[in-house]
Amino acid sequence: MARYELVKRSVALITLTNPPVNSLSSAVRHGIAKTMDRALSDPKVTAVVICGENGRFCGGADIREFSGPMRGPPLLPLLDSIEAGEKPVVAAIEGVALGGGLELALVCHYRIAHSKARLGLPEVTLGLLPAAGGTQRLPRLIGIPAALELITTGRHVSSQEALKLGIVDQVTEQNVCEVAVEFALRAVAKPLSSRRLSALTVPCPPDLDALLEAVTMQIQKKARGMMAPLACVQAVRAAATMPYSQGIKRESELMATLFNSGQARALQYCFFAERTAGKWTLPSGAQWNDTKPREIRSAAVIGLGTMGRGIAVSLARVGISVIAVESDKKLMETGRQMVIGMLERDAKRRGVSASLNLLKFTLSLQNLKDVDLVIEAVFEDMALKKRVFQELSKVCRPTTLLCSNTSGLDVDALAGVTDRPQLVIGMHFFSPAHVMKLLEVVCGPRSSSETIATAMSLGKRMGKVSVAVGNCPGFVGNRMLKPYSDQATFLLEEGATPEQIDKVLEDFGFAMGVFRMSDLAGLDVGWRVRKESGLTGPDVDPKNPPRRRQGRKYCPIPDMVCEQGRFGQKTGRGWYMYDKPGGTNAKPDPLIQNLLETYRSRYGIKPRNITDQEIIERCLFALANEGFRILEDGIAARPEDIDVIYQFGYGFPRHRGGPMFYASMVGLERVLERLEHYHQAHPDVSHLEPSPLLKKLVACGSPPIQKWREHIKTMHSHL
Ligand SMILES: CCCCCC/C=C/CC(=O)SCCNC(=O)CCNC(=O)[C@H](O)C(C)(C)COP(=O)(O)OP(=O)(O)OC[C@H]1O[C@@H](n2cnc3c(N)ncnc32)[C@H](O)[C@@H]1OP(=O)(O)O
Repeated sequence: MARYELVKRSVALITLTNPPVNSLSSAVRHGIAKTMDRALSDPKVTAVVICGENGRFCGGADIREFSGPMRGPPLLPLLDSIEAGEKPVVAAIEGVALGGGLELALVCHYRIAHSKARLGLPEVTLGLLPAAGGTQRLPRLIGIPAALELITTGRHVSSQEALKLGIVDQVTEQNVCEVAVEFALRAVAKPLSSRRLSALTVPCPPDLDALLEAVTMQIQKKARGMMAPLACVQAVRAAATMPYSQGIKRESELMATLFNSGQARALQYCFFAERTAGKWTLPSGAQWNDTKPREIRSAAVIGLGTMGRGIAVSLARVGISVIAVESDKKLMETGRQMVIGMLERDAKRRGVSASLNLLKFTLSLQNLKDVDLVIEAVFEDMALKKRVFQELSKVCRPTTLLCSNTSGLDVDALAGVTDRPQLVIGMHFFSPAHVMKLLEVVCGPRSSSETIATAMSLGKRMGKVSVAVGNCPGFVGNRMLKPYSDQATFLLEEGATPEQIDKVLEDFGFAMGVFRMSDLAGLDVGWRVRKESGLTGPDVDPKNPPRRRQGRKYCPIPDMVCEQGRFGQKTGRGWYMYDKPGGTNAKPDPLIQNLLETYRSRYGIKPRNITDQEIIERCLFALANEGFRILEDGIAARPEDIDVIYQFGYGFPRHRGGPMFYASMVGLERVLERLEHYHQAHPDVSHLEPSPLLKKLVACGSPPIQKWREHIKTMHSHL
């Protein structure tokens, strides 16, 4: 786990060997301790170089070990002993030096980085802080303001930025180990005391309190409810105000609190969930690592509305040539201006030139003959989409993949009108598509494994977190949204207000409460879908009992809001009022209060006081309950996929893990008991009825989330 060689007769070269990222597992720590002892005690050795195998210095502590008992030598004393040694130690940083990896580099007396290396202390993103001296050494090296920024955000820096900040001593484009060995030989006779960071005094800014206060406020705004960034501020404060030995004690105390917190567990779960999500498998046995994706060089996007524009930008900025199609000249010109503007702004932000030459605009599908892939992003109307797919089937060469950006319609029905159902798949982007990181890849029963692999790989190329899901109304994300938002509107009937519900959900950590999110998305979209499915509008039988549709409880309040022309932010009025159409500053609207009061009195509903706990339980347990049904139905392969979808597509707080992880943290037994309780109170609300899988898991003793799959029958897998 750490290889030892003597090079140039007097330099001990220690290579960390723990693929893929040379994480500091107990065996690696043991290896470092052993090889360092050997180097320090061998009189032939005058200097040491530490590097990592396979072009990666070190990705930090082995995160998988955090869930088990601590084994092997603890990192902190090991690192302290390297720094205290009497022979110069040089870190040769290639690839990454992250977390414990950078802390290891910080105890080396010198640091040489390859020009392509990235460095950082990302522990905060895992709900932790750099607890092997990182919060004490980095401020001593680069000063409080810069260290505070890096430690509280977990941002990775390039080696060039690291050089500017003073984190590394030299950046090279050559073989970093060879450069480090030469550097080490030159360092042999030099004194080491000024190179031991723990012995330095911290350059303390005069306005320390004001700085810490400003950073704390920024964190409270941006990372609402998260413990780790605030603990990082406290640890850096300790570096500024205490001697090293006391600062280290404070760092360890803060780490102990974080380490055992649910937030750290959730964030570490998210780290692995995100990496698991790309690993799809089909019941046929085909899977992510044995199916080659097709290469995509050219694509077409049909429809230049908000979604189509974002998709076109996402494709062009990764070098794919795009033909964008609109149905009339005016719409095409508006779309052209918007796409060009978005690409130019994006390129400016990234410091690259905008790839405008990759874009073409047309009014005719006939121009799509030769593209590798088409993404249809027209209005959410099945008849219209079918017409487009029929036409594409005639126009495009037989090998062109046909994808739909539908947010919930039947992908197989679209496949059915083409001559190539195996090449049809859903690519459900989230708005705005060039910003949002989620992509649901919707696999129809006839989508081939090559088609799935190509859509997944294209998503990755566009920088998306892609999750393969099965084909059912709403797929995973929007299917689960229904019970969640239904509960919110039922709570309005019973006495809550939009702002009360939103506040509870935002305090829980959601980026936006359900009503603010609907105002942003536009209320008319859901209204049209409800009209089309006969839930509201002129087609509803007048004899239909009020507040019941299609045999279920129904809340018409969202329809009443739309009937008043209130479609959300774009009309300046929705669940809230805004300063102007397009405004974003949501204020409670007395007209909505009136509407709710009138509604309740019309139906004889006596408003009651609704607690925050009831809001959380009814909205979030209904959400997770639908997630259990989705797992049962084989629409998602594992709970991690659902959680990734909710974090990246719906603003679910990452430090809570996602709806399924949250349910597991609350305790499945408790979730079941509360759902039973609410279902008893609302027997006509079917999504409050506990799902069979939830009951089964509880009956099996509530296994940990990683084991749920063993209890799910894959017989009905839609993947
Ligand atoms: C009381 C305890 C005291 C402890 C004191 C010391 C504390 C130290 C804290 C830490 O060091 S926490 C860890 C900090 N490091 C990180 O957060 C880095 C995490 N990794 C990454 O960001 C990326 O993996 C990467 C290193 C930038 C590489 O990215 P790339 O896209 O190339 O590959 P991935 O697909 O992300 O990863 C490949 C593979 O490796 C697994 N992995 C990566 N890092 C770790 C790690 N630190 N520990 C364990 N496993 C890691 C990753 O899960 C992938 O494997 P999989 O099987 O495909 O999931």
